[in-house]
Amino acid sequence: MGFKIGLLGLGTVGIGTAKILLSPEGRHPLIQELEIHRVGVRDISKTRDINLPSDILTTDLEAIATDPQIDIIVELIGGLEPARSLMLKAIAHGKHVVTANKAVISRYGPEIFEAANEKGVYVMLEAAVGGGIPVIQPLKESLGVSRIHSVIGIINGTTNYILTRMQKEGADFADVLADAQNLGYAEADPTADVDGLDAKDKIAILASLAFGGLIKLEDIHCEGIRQVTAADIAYADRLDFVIKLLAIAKCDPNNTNPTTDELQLRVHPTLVPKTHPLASINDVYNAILVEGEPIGQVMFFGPGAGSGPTASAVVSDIMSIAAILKTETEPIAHPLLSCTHQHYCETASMAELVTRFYARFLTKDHPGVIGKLGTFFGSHDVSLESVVQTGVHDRLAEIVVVTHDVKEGNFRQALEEIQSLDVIDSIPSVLRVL
Ligand SMILES: NC(=O)C1=CN([C@@H]2O[C@H](COP(=O)(O)OP(=O)(O)OC[C@H]3O[C@@H](n4cnc5c(N)ncnc54)[C@H](OP(=O)(O)O)[C@@H]3O)[C@@H](O)[C@H]2O)C=CC1
Ligand SMILES: N[C@@H](CC=O)C(=O)O
Ligand code: NA
Repeated sequence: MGFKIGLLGLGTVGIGTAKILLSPEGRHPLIQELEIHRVGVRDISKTRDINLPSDILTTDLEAIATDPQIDIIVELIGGLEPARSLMLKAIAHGKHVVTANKAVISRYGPEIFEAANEKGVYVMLEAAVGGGIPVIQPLKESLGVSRIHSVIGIINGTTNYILTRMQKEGADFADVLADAQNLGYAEADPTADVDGLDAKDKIAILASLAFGGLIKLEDIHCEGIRQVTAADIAYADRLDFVIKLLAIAKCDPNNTNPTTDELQLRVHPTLVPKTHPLASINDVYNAILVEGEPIGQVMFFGPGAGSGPTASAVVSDIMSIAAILKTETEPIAHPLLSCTHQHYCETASMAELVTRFYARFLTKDHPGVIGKLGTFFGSHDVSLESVVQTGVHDRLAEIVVVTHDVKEGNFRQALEEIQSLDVIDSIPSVLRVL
């Protein structure tokens, strides 16, 4: 018995998926039982890097989502609508859904999973986070044994590619972004990548799985990489750090029930010590470091975007569903594959966060400026780990400060007072340090 696939979207990931399905040799034997039944696109006349019989292509995506012959709908069109409605329609017609769409799942996950649970079908999303890296399934299965304390990831390939090339070549942000788009890494609208929104969607999904509750996107603090300059990358390098866009979900490891405690949820460019395992993750690669009890640290590493790797995750989900369809006669929710979270996780305010900071100041070149910075920081309980004055440019001194662990609220108050001092010209960058 074969399984019929309705593919929605034949772009970067859709083409990669179709290519795997069309060449099953040497892969898992189940793949031979998967058949592309129909493919939905926006423009049938487009030239594509794949040969499919032209009569299976259509622009009527709803007809695919409701086609009684189709077992599994694979949503690879991206964006919120019509992707969400098509998934819901497919579920209502008793079809399983595989998607790479983190934007829809992070916003409408509760609605979609509730509908799927009611209908006894699966919604699988391995490709939505970490591209080809198996991380969703391990979090649902093997890591479910551990109490997870933190998930820290480099989970946007485009920004990691940009930051790596800025670091290695001193390259210009705009040129590197154009390359990432040409390579098929970036979203249709790359602001989602650059402003951290794609990573925010993904950490919402990872946190929900790791901490066993629903996550509201608005609870996640998010900063992108637009404000990261070549100067900061160079200073970080001198101080033995690299700058990475990190997505972080953490609970207090002393609490044994992370589902009811406050979580830290944040995405921001971060100075990462060069000795940290995440510091060496470069280019389009992603990595997710998971820490828990009793597992300790586990790191998942691999290609976080791109046609083939992402398609590999899509097909692995199709295979998991096909395996269940082959062995189960009744549609019952497999407890390790379905999602049944009910409550929303609580999040801690950023003011309460305890972290180290890096800040770069442009000041008048007067004696005693460093002393003044020390005094204002000190009066807010902010102690300094290092202070470097690197020289004078345009009659302004550049001073870089790294703090010890401090409360973010205290640090921000000190900065506000420092900013109003006569000797301060500007504070061009403030970044957190891992
Ligand atoms: N690219 C990557 O590396 C990764 C992407 N993803 C996710 O995978 C999904 C797909 O991304 P990607 O392949 O890059 O996207 P593309 O833009 O390359 O492809 C989108 C495809 O969907 C079709 N499409 C879009 N909107 C419609 C519509 N309204 N009606 C009919 N067809 C439509 C397009 O048709 P046409 O070709 O005719 O224009 C195209 O074939 C997204 O959710 C993305 O976030 C996840 C991980 C990595
Ligand atoms: N635009 C995303 C694609 C994968 O999710 C990225 O750059 O990581
Ligand atoms: Na993945």
